[in-house]
Amino acid sequence: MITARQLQKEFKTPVVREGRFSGLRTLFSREYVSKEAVRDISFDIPQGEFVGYIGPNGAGKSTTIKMLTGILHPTSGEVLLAGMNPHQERLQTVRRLGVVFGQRSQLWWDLPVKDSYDILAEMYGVPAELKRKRLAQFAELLDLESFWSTPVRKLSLGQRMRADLAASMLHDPELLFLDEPTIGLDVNAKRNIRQFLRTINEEFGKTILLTTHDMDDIEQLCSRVMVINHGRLTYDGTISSLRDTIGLPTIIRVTYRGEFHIPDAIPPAIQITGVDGLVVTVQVNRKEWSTMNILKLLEQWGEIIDVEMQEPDFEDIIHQVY
Ligand SMILES: Nc1ncnc2c1ncn2[C@@H]1O[C@H](COP(=O)(O)OP(=O)(O)OP(=O)(O)O)[C@@H](O)[C@H]1O
Repeated sequence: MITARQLQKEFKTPVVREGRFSGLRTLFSREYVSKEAVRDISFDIPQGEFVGYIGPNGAGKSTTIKMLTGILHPTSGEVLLAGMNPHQERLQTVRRLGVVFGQRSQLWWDLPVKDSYDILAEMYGVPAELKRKRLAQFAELLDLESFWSTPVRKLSLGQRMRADLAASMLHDPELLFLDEPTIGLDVNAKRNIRQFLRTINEEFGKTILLTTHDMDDIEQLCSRVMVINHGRLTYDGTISSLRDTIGLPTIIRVTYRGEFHIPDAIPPAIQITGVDGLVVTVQVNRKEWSTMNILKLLEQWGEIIDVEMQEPDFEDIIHQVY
């Protein structure tokens, strides 16, 4: 559904001159510095997949999304959306994709929310009956009714995001590009937006590419995650195999019924980090030891009555990749 082949983007910016008339001299400068924002990125996203696209600030996420959606021309490489080139077949592709930029609204600032939907429906040629049906559905899923007639500039951030999401879906696109749709939202608003995204992915079969700095968004929504750093794709796979690849330790806490005995020689992959009464805490790298084998070993030390496992936090894992 989304194909990127050896995608590159190089930005050229004039060298900034110092001293007197620096602005004018910069304007007429012929010297440029180039910045490779995206380097040799390739991937395929099949229909119905929910993919997280993450990376530190300035990694190249927005530049990639802008190239995928046809806003920016790649320096080289190829993009295909549903088999079409978004730059050459502009009109056909925009009908099949929806875009939400969390930092910018696509709605008309001074108009009531419902008027923006009327304009968008006209632009995309959505018949009145379909528009009514879809808006009724979104109004229910995103609770739009309470601010239906409010001018966009007066909406809270959470309301604005809900209104923008509905706008991006009004022409029923198969593909959705979301750039930080939960930025600045409170816990409740984030939950609502995530629920909506889950519904449109699972029930409506929409393919979604999501960019976010919120790792909870990724963990709760995405089946696959792509990591970009310094313009290059450094990881592409499932969250669980990312956990395995990084191999941060899992913490296991066992409670023994009574007396237990820790032998002098224990495998180096297992570290005892605490003994508190009958509770023993160990840290283990599950890349090297399976949970079953660890538990078998701990059982040899005494009779276990309780086991608690704490997986490494996803934020910590991502921190390692960045
Ligand atoms: N129009 C532009 N002209 C020159 N350089 C640019 C332009 N747009 C982006 N860049 C540079 O390209 C690099 C990637 O920027 P991009 O906005 O894609 O990063 P990002 O991963 O989306 O970052 P963030 O998480 O901070 O939004 C950065 O170094 C940025 O300064």
